[in-house]
Amino acid sequence: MGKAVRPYPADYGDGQLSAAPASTSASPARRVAQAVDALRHGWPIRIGEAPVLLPVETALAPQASSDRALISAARAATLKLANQREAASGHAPVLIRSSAPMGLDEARPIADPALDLVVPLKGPFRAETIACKAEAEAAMELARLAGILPAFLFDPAHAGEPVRLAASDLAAWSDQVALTIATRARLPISASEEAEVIAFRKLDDMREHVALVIGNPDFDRVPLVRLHSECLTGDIFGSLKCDCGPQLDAALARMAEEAKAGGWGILLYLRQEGRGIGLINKLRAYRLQDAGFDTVDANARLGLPVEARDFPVAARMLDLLGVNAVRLLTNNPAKVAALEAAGVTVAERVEHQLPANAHNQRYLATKRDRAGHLLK
Ligand SMILES: Nc1nc2c(ncn2[C@@H]2O[C@H](COP(=O)(O)OP(=O)(O)OP(=O)(O)O)[C@@H](O)[C@H]2O)c(=O)[nH]1
Ligand SMILES: [Zn+2]
Repeated sequence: MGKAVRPYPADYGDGQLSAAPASTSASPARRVAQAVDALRHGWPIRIGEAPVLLPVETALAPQASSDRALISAARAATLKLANQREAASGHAPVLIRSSAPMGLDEARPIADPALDLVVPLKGPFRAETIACKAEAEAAMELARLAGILPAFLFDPAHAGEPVRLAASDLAAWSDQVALTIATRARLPISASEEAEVIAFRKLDDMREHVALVIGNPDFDRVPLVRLHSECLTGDIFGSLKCDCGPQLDAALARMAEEAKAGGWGILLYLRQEGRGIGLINKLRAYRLQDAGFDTVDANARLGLPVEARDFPVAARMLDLLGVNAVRLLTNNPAKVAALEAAGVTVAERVEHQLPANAHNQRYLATKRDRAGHLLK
């Protein structure tokens, strides 16, 4: 299996951002890590030479105000802003201008659909052309990575000192080459006593992905593999709203059977809750589902992608485990395609459908009808 290699050069942290003050010089990946951290804390960011952006959900800046906000096309559409047809998707950025300066308290109902009923009247606003499109798109992606609502006060007064980065830094941060095996240990589990847990780490990303290897690795046999995306509600609490918990248990049970028959299995536990929008935004989506939206529309209405998972990270984990071909347990053809695009041979798709219940029937039907999952 792959060995851990330190991916960073000795001068890690010394990369230059043109025109940035010396105190903010850092490698691109480190700048993204700092920006995600800033948004989570409610601090402003500045991407390239674009104006400062203050995250509406988390900022604690009572004096901050601006007459402009950067929001998602989906939120702009709910504000009845006309020329949003040009926006390719609900999470594309839209710059809106109000007739009067807004503080954070006024901006929050614009950002959060949960406040739509409490504060029905907002505006008037008009949409403006965004001069810094790449930077605005990077800001929406950073908000998703930080797990916050994608909305910013644009160029606000009294925002404080921003964390600086470049839009192009995101590509370096997403590069999975920097992922390494941090440690591994034997872990007997109820499904199989022959299990080993392997933890992965990337310095600029706090999410620690994990692999469970069940049975004895035999590199002459293609392992049964499951890419399981974190679902706190389903995995831990036994939520009936999705099929994650039963799928996790069934995957481990099938791998244990394989192991008994001389084969082996690998479960990748990927820390991409809510298909990559984070726990809090997933729970916001659940609130919208209670109001009648399905799983696809609820994400879209929040201005977040319906699917934002990082499958190259799974390919990199398999690579570090010395595996380049898998028998993949999934009903999701997009997962097969994403893994193959990342260089892994999917020798077989093994169906992984579990019985529905009264609470997840609609969710599963939506996955089948709108997300192309192969479900009966
Ligand atoms: N945003 C959002 N995420 C959800 C919802 N329900 C489950 N999830 C997340 O979806 C992920 C599981 O993905 P699914 O789409 O159910 O299944 P899949 O892994 O793509 O497909 P299979 O391999 O066939 O199971 C987990 O990260 C869950 O947290 C929801 O209603 N909204
Ligand atoms: Zn789930």
